[in-house]
Amino acid sequence: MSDGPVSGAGETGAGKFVIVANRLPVDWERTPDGSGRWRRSPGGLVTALEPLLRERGGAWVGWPGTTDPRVGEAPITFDDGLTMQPVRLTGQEVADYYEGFSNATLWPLYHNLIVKPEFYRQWWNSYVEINRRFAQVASESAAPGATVWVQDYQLQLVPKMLRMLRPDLTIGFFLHIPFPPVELFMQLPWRREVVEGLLGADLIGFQRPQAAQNFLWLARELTGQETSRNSVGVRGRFGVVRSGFRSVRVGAFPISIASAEIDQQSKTRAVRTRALAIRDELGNPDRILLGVDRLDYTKGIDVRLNAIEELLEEKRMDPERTVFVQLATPSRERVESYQTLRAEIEREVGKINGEHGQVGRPVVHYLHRPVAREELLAFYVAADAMLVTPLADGMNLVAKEYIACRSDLGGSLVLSEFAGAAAELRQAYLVNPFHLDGVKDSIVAAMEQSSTEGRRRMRALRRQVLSHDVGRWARSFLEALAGQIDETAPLESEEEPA
Ligand SMILES: O=P(O)(O)OC[C@H]1O[C@H](O[C@H]2O[C@H](CO)[C@@H](O)[C@H](O)[C@H]2O)[C@H](O)[C@@H](O)[C@@H]1O
Ligand SMILES: Nc1ccn([C@@H]2O[C@H](COP(=O)(O)OP(=O)(O)O)[C@@H](O)[C@H]2O)c(=O)n1
Repeated sequence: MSDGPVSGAGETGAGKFVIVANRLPVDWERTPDGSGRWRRSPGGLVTALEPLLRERGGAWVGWPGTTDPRVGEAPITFDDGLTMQPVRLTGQEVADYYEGFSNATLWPLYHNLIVKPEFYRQWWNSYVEINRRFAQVASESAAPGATVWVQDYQLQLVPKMLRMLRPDLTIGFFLHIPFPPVELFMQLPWRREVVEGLLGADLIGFQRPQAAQNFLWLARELTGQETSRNSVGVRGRFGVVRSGFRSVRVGAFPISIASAEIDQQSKTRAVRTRALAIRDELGNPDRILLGVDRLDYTKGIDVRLNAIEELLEEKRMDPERTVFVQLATPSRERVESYQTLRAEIEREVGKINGEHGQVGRPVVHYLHRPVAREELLAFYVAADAMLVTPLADGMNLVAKEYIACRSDLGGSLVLSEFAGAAAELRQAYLVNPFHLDGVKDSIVAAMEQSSTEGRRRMRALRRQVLSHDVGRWARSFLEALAGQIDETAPLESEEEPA
């Protein structure tokens, strides 16, 4: 537990606005003298929330992503005044709470059982314990009457635990991943505890309205509370659950990226020059196809590899003129299903190159490592078609980043209907990743589109992405949380009889 000030309203930390997330947006960087220091890791969420955190004198509570014993519990303060409050986890806790319950139980359960979720009491107990620790640290970091915004599936019990510690707080919760259909969620042995945990919040946000609907049904069935039954809208028409004397609102707030910033960065000389160099290094092919993902079984990397393999076999794709680059960031590498996936992907890459590549000219270029931000943007600028084919995905920011980088109106986006982003990016080539022939046809269409058609689509996509950035996402959630948007549906019993 933290050595910080004792909890209890009035004696607590100074933050009027506190973010609580599994990870702190920092990386531990080794320094030449053998010690280390913190470096801020860039990312849409931190970009959007930084100004608010500074303005309101806030803190970010999270796990620093390392079990290095030299990393203590003291707050990390950056020059610009941003404070990060680390929550320490031991190796065993990482195994049980993060790799176990979060990423081998909840992650597959919430992503439609692409792999089988595993249910272990020990993992659940650890999840409860770590959620309690996060709630405790958050309560110590929040000023009286503060707003606390809890992020994502790793911390679903925190809203209730925090409310019990600090009834004076306004608490929001946002789920970044899909919320499953009710018949899948009902498999969870601890389903009621999770729903009750979330109901500790004043506002629960999801990426899509359907997820909010699923939650309302579950709240009704599992806790017996009254709920609204009207359909939930986007950034409005909220649902409501009566939880004791409180009303909990439920809404859809699709997340986005720092669009203008990425647009600007992608126009710099450095990025443009690097994009040309990438094309050159790839042998100046006619078509560069690109995939960018964490190496995760939800992302459908296998789908696009299978599609490319069949297109090559059917001679609908010319291996002399086309390359596919897959940038795959290592992710959750100690979880077995991720190890299995990696072996499968790497076998498939080898098979395609073995059968269709030439010496010095592979068809698939596969990198399994993190890629620097500027380099990533250069890949987006260079790619003629971006392949985003998840089987299930809360949003998929990669699709939006690609669009933000295409101020030249070039390029094309093949996008799975099962990414949250598909609800907004209607001018992409939308595909069902379970229908391989459809994916293949769309890849061909995206590669062969006329420049007029491509420009028409990209212009519309950019209008959407540039006008709906992550700042707007954060503002719309926080305004709703503060009660500034009051569009709550009536409870069932309050509705006019038909
Ligand atoms: O922290 P990790 O275990 O390394 O995982 C990285 C993050 O993955 C998930 O991202 C989700 O959030 C994105 C932004 O809302 C969304 O676009 C995407 O579809 C989701 O998969 C996860 O939800 C985060 O908590 C992880 O930090
Ligand atoms: N090789 C890679 C792959 C992804 N990323 C970033 O990781 C983020 C992935 O977000 P996402 O919403 O598409 O998917 P998740 O990984 O959050 O599930 C994007 O901001 C990418 O730019 C990266 O920096 N390097």
